[in-house]
Amino acid sequence: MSATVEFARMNGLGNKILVVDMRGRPDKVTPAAAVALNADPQTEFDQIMAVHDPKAEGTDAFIDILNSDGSKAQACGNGTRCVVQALAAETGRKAFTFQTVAGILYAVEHDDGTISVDMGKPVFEWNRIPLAEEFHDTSRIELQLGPIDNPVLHSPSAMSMGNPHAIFWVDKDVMSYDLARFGPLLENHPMFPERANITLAQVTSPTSLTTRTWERGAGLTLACGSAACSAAVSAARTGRTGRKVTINVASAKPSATLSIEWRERDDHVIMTGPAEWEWSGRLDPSTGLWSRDGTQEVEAQ
Ligand SMILES: N[C@@H](CCC[C@H](N)C(=O)O)C(=O)O
Repeated sequence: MSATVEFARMNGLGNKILVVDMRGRPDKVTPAAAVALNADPQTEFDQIMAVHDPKAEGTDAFIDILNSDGSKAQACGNGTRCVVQALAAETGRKAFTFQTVAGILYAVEHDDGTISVDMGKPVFEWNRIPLAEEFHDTSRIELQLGPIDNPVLHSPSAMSMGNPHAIFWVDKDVMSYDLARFGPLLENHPMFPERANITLAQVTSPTSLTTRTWERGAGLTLACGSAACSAAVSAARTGRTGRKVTINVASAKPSATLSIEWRERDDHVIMTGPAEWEWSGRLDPSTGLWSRDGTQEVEAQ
């Protein structure tokens, strides 16, 4: 078995993704390799999407998702679109079925190059998000940041989109908040026993939202697909918007949008947006040593 595998450096709205081809081999991308790859400015990433041979009948691949701190994630919307684009380019196919630890995902590449992923059903039960405290209604939980009589942020909507999310509703520009400072406090708040992805969301019309996310295990990112889905669902659930919205991901460069529909007929959340290939190379999934296609050198870490 070769020590190295192919990988592609890609992005979904600026969310930095490494798609690693682990098909045909039993090993995994190790947390140590993830941390080493993220330490190098050329390969730093938000998520690794490790594409493995399928484990379940009727699926095309099993996807293992790692955050840049080496921890595992159960869902990654932007990364899933990147995997679709990579496999569509390789096979000429348009539709794929993937398995992750959170379940089965269906995805399709459209003729205009955008990709839709069926992210499954949202989960609202407090112990399945999970939260540390029982809440009958998780659309507005008791949690606040700042002075008790004048909190900076309060009463987020909590849910799971396969992974845990807290959505804080704000009236001001989401970029005006110091998310880099309080993101870590909220991600690791005792309310979230498995930590959480923290999103600021501003409703800009009955059909649009602007979001900015501090990701569990990855920090401030330019975009987060599962957070966009969670913001859309939470906005509809709390009567702020309808079930079909455009998400303007404030920090994405250039500013770009995702379309999210929380389908009435089956409760599934459908996310549609772009994916972009940047460059390809090879890496060692146990150490993170890597080389870029067209060069012979293995980069030192
Ligand atoms: N960027 C992703 C979400 C990544 C997973 C997250 N950090 C977690 O640990 O749950 C997306 O596009 O959904």
